[in-house]
Amino acid sequence: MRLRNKPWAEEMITNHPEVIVPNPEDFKGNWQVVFGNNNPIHIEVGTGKGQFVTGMALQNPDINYIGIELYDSVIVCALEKVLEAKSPANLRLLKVNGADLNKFFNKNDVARVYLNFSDPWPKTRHAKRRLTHGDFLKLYESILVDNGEIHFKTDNRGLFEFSLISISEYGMLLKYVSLDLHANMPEDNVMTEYEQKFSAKGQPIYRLESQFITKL
Ligand SMILES: C[S@@+](CC[C@H](N)C(=O)[O-])C[C@H]1O[C@@H](n2cnc3c(N)ncnc32)[C@H](O)[C@@H]1O
Repeated sequence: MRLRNKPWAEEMITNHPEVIVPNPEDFKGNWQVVFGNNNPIHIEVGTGKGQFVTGMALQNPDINYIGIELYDSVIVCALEKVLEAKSPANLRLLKVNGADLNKFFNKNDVARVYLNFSDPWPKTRHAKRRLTHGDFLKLYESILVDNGEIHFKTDNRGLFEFSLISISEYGMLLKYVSLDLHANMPEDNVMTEYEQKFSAKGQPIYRLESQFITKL
């Protein structure tokens, strides 16, 4: 993601607390207060410019979505998208680091984690930064419901191979794997910005769904 300095971003973020939750730690274990219902919560870590999470919220009004993005200059683009979509009631954004998820969510707060076109961190010494590294899987498990799921899409073959091994070593169940999602596009697939860009270049899109297995 190319980052442009946007000095106005911080002000725009603070001006929209109805979309970008200002103190997310206040709602740990209590997100139903934010959404006004008990519907399941699906989060996307590394939301980028927000096309996926906004599209999903419009497509599935009975699910609550939270898009999580680290950078001001990127999350403002997601904010603009959410405002264009007339701020769906089932959608919020958090400007936080995905590595801190357990500051904002308790066990059982989240039903599904989406990871879309996560930064690949190709150098071996940076493997721990990959959002499908075992340390991150442990973090997701600590906020997910029992048998919660991770859905992952990427154009990066190396990251996909790493993720398959990481998920398998963690003892998760693989429920779905595609090495070319667009060859047989599911009707309900919502494209991300990166997915549009890479598929337009003819690159295959890899996708998997995996599930934590309750340890007895
Ligand atoms: C390659 S972009 C993909 C964006 C979007 N998901 C898509 O598919 O178009 C990865 C995004 O993840 C964000 N990101 C990376 N690490 C993150 C972290 N630890 N917490 C939150 N966001 C993160 C980056 O800032 C960037 O916007």
